Amino acid sequence: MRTAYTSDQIRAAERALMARLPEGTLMSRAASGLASACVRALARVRGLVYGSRVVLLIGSGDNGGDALYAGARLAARGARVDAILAGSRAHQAGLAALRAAGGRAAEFAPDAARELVSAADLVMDGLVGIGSAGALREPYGTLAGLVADAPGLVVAVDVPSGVDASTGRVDGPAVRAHATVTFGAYKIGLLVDPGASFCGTVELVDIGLGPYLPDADVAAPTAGDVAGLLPSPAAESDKYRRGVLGIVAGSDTFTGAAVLSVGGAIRAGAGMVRFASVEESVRYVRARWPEAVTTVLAPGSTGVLDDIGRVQAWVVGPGLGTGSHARDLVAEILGTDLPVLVDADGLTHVARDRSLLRRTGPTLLTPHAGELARLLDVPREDVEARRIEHVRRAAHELGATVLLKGSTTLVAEEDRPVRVNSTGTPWLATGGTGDVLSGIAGALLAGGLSCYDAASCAAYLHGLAGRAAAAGSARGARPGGEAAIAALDVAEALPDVVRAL
Ligand SMILES: NC(=O)C1=CN([C@@H]2O[C@H](COP(=O)(O)OP(=O)(O)OC[C@H]3O[C@@H](n4cnc5c(N)ncnc54)[C@H](OP(=O)(O)O)[C@@H]3O)[C@@H](O)[C@H]2O)[C@@H](O)CC1
Ligand SMILES: Nc1ncnc2c1ncn2[C@@H]1O[C@H](COP(=O)(O)OP(=O)(O)O)[C@@H](O)[C@H]1O
Ligand SMILES: [K+]
Repeated sequence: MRTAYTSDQIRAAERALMARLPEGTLMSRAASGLASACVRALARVRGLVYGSRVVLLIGSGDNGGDALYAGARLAARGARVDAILAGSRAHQAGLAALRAAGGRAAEFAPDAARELVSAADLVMDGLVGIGSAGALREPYGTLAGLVADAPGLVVAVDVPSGVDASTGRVDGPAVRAHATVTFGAYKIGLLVDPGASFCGTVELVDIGLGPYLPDADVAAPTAGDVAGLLPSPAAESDKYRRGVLGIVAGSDTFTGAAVLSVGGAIRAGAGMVRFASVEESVRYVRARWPEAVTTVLAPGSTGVLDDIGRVQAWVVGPGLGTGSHARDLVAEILGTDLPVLVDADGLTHVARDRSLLRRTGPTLLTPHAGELARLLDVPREDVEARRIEHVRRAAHELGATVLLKGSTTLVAEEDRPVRVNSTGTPWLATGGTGDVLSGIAGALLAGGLSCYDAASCAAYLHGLAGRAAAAGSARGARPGGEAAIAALDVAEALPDVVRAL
């Protein structure tokens, strides 16, 4: 599990560690790790450090200090290093170290800064780190703008300036980095969008903070975590013991969502899928997934539970419609004490009548930002700007496990760390991939995982399967070697992804 922390939590840990170490030790560890990362990056793009042009953007705090010391190390290896001093002051010892190593420094001036940045092989962003508050002030905002057009590599020091380290919120201009070298521990804002999308690859430099960190409020499962949680059949398994998933989805108008949800469940390893819907949807599901056992519901009828047979968990909602028949079906399923995943139209019914969620069994809700906004009755933009806050609030207010879909997917449950998933790819932004996700998570629920684990594992596998489908291989693609996918491709890619875990 990769754990992540707020700025305050990091600061408290740093204070405790610093009290035991000679002054300057932590900054020296940070700068050394930062310089090594820059050396590796320059070696990759230029072949050598000697003679490369490095520009340091320096703010008034210790974030600038890290960059100045790292710049001094690069200057000592023959790089041509220029620091742009953008703050009201600069870290004096760091500045002296840079000058002593042959680097240069000058106050910010717009034309000179533009010229330096446009000629740099590498730009180091040491404007602000965890000490940042609010939107970037000038001239930092202008510098972030110049960096957007920089032809060279952009390496953010600790956090891309403009990204709120504790939440991932971005209010105004921010530095868009190819790589972020972060110290001591991951900050939450590096894992959660929109902040995460500004980081590029994130490299963690160990400065010895580990023993001083508190329990994390945010964590990102790794491949090993997911592999350890996934149910796998044993010698004495049969289809019932592996977990039977009931899916109530689709309508006369929306038949595709049902096919996709059932596909996700079958490819994710449900022992059996029992599918109930109106005739039109059943016809499409039967044609595409003969493995599913289907039940036709007469228009307007409920009583699914009497007809369909025993299941260990339910998925209800994809393509179900928003009319009264659909509402009755959602109510009937939520009336059981089994684990229930509610998605798509099912969420509309729950948003209209929250009392549906007063139940004894566990509930997993899987909204995207718009659906969560309706569940909480807040503007969608608020959810998108402060995703962690809203997903936590939803879990608390609705008494359910909540999986918030998006470019990073979050899973929240009361009194547990929010789980973050970033395995996905923008290629997943295509109609129907969410329906596949509902089937995957449903299969894992039926297989015995808790809502929290089923949701986190499903998001992880779904993201990887999206990548594999876009790349045409579970081993990934060469840069630029990806292509558009259809939602069902994601389901089809699942077995390869699980094999490669
Ligand atoms: N502590 C440790 O052990 C270690 C810490 N380390 C490093 O220290 C970093 C934290 O350093 P920090 O505390 O000095 O804060 P930091 O982020 O550099 O800047 C804060 C200053 O910026 C300003 N400012 C604030 N908001 C602004 C805005 N919106 N727009 C513009 N300016 C703004 C404001 O100053 P002002 O200009 O207002 O006087 C404020 O004082 C951390 O990220 C890591 O890199 C490592 O060396 C490892 C060991
Ligand atoms: N930019 C993106 N990067 C990664 N994953 C994404 C991105 N956009 C969407 N996704 C994923 O694709 C899926 C879309 O689901 P959803 O919005 O419910 O679509 P639909 O209703 O069409 O099925 C979610 O799992 C979401 O996390
Ligand atoms: K920074």
